[in-house]
Amino acid sequence: MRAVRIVPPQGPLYGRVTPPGSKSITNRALLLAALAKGRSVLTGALKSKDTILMSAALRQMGVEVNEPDATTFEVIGSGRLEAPSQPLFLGNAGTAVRFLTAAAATVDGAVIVDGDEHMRKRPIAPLVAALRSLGIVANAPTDCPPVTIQGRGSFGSGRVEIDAGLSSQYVSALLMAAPLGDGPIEIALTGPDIGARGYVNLTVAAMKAFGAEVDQKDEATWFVLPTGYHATDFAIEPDASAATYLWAASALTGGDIDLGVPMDAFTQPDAEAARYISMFPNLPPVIDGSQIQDAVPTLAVLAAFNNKPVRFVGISNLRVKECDRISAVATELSRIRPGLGTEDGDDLIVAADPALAGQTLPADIETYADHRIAMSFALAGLKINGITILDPNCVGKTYPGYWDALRSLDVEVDPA
Ligand SMILES: O=C(O)C1=C[C@@H](OP(=O)(O)O)[C@@H](O)[C@H](O)C1
Ligand SMILES: C=C(OP(=O)(O)O)C(=O)O
Repeated sequence: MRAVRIVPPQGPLYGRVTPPGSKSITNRALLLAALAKGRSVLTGALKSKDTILMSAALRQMGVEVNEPDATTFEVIGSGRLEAPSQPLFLGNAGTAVRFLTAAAATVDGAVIVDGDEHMRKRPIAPLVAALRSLGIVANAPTDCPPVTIQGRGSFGSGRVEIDAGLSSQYVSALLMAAPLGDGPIEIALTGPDIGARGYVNLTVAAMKAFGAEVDQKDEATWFVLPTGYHATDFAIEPDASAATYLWAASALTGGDIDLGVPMDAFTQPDAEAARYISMFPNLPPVIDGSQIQDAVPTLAVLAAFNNKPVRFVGISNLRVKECDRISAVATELSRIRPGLGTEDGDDLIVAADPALAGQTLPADIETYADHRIAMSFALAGLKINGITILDPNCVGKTYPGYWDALRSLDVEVDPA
């Protein structure tokens, strides 16, 4: 698809749009089902670039993954992954790369985990160091993918320390591989930070659903028994990060989009962003984005129309997502109106301007191949005339139906 231009709707947006299945939960469930022995049926699943790459990688490792319909995966595992004959190519899917890097250690043989040019800039050294401390041979010469792991058929045992300051996905990756150890494994955080802790809770919940025994001993330590996984049928909830665009579209237009799921039904961390969105146009002067990281671009675009400026703090991790999101959001906001977004160290400051609404301010928004930049800046197009999103196809990473969802709400999304 060529660039798209968003035409601001005349009035509030109403209608029903259910977001697709959660990316985070789908990629966890795919891996856990693949590591289990037997048949698991995953319903409500996301079918998007990130989950298709994950399922393709699992097929490369001998797992049978069938797709009976648009939202279901049937996974038949043997309790083990096999060594793939080719490198695993995982695009820019952080979950798939990190989760499979640890899971590769349970394979009997060599695995190369690789991604696209963006993924090749996303750090993985702390996870590689943790694997090595378990005695696993693993190398990432650039500290980013590609990673070569010499699997030895078991995840090992004992204590493993992990610095999760850059990504909570490192902890989730170690946790999910740990039941395939040959003894109990203790996973301990070094350093104070872990990014969005809610994702680790999501991991533990999914592991338990597949029969793992995991105990969180304290804020920084998890203990996992070598139980392996049981196949199970597993229902995946809609994606909370995707929901933020719809909640924000309701708030910005004064409408009421029915997501078919109550806000408090989500277990994913980004659902917490709903609390802020409901405060619009009186967002607080400081928002700590550390626990709602993927919702920060949504909230930042919303903040552009707020009554008062907003400073986003706790978001340094956003520099190592699909792109440097602090810089991308500041740059693209300022393309709409100079000075609308600025960086202050690792904080993002949005200089709110409610008078932006209704103006014509032509801006061709660069997406940096980042789905969240495309989806959040489309929201600006609901209020400002002249917003064009270049590279609209990048939404396919997690929400291929995004443009159609907006159209279903009677938003004009036209070829630019
Ligand atoms: O575990 C997960 O499913 C995710 C964790 C977060 O990443 P980090 O842990 O790298 O912050 C989040 O940004 C990503 O979209 C999904
Ligand atoms: C950061 C994201 O994805 P991942 O880390 O899974 O690539 C995201 O979806 O916003």
